[in-house]
Amino acid sequence: MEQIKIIIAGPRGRMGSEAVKLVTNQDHFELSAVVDHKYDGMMLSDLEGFHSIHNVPVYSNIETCLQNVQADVLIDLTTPEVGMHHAKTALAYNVRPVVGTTGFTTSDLEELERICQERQLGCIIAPNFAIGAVLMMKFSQMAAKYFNDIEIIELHHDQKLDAPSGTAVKTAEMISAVREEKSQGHPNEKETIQGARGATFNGMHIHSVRLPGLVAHQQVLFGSDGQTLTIRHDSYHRGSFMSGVKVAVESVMTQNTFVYGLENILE
Ligand SMILES: NC(=O)c1ccc[n+]([C@@H]2O[C@H](COP(=O)([O-])OP(=O)(O)OC[C@H]3O[C@@H](n4cnc5c(N)ncnc54)[C@H](O)[C@@H]3O)[C@@H](O)[C@H]2O)c1
Ligand SMILES: O=C(O)C1=N[C@H](C(=O)O)CCC1
Repeated sequence: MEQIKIIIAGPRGRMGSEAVKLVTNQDHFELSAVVDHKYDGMMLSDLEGFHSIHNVPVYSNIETCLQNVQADVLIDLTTPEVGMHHAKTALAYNVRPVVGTTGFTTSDLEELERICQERQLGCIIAPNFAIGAVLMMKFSQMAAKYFNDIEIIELHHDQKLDAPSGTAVKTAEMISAVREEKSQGHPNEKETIQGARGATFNGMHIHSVRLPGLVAHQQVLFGSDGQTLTIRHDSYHRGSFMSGVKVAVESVMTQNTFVYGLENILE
């Protein structure tokens, strides 16, 4: 298999550190550099937890990194503002982004799609890399053809910055593509405590739970006359996302378009 040269942004994070392990454990992947907002000019092996990973420079500026390092793919696992800047800069240097960072707006996604079109370059934005989560979204879309009253409950660790989660937004978007438009609940319902009914997306409700001890979980509840259906996925540790990161990196090398969601590249 062809060697793929990779830059990881956010290597010291919960996801980034798993991605460093993934990339350095694959024979056909090469970790060319990392981008971290600290430790510019150092080597990754100087940083706590990475002493055995040699010859990987640390850059604090994505542009300097892309000017100095030859790479095929940028994996971004940072924050939405940083991730957007990184993805745009990577595309400007003909490097294909694989972005797991969540919290992008619709206009961010449209902008990236336009740049990919102009440059004829692949970019994968995956709100959830766990294969089980992708299936949960697809099964929910299937179920939504038969049940159009739906509540999404997403549950994550309490260090998560964005709410609702990228997965919940993507699930609601996929359901909206097939669900007959409906405003749910009683037409006269009133919240006596603001937020009690969660966020509203095309008439569906999304509830975000944040607790220490959780990793990433979501259940989609469907209701109909005399019956309910619940579809649930749980990620218990971040290793659950890594097979999806691997597939995305391999796939983006053959893509010349913008891809939003891993379901679009899984066979
Ligand atoms: N797509 C998925 O399957 C998936 C799974 C888990 C998390 N996520 C998303 O990935 C992102 C990261 O999650 P996390 O739990 O690893 O967060 P984290 O806070 O543990 O890690 C983020 C890292 O980004 C780094 N960072 C911040 N600014 C930076 C900059 N300017 N340059 C380089 N690095 C910078 C921070 O130092 C930190 O190490 C979040 O948006 C989260 O929602 C996605
Ligand atoms: O831990 C996180 O943060 C996660 N974010 C993604 C989301 O927002 O959907 C995927 C699951 C984990």
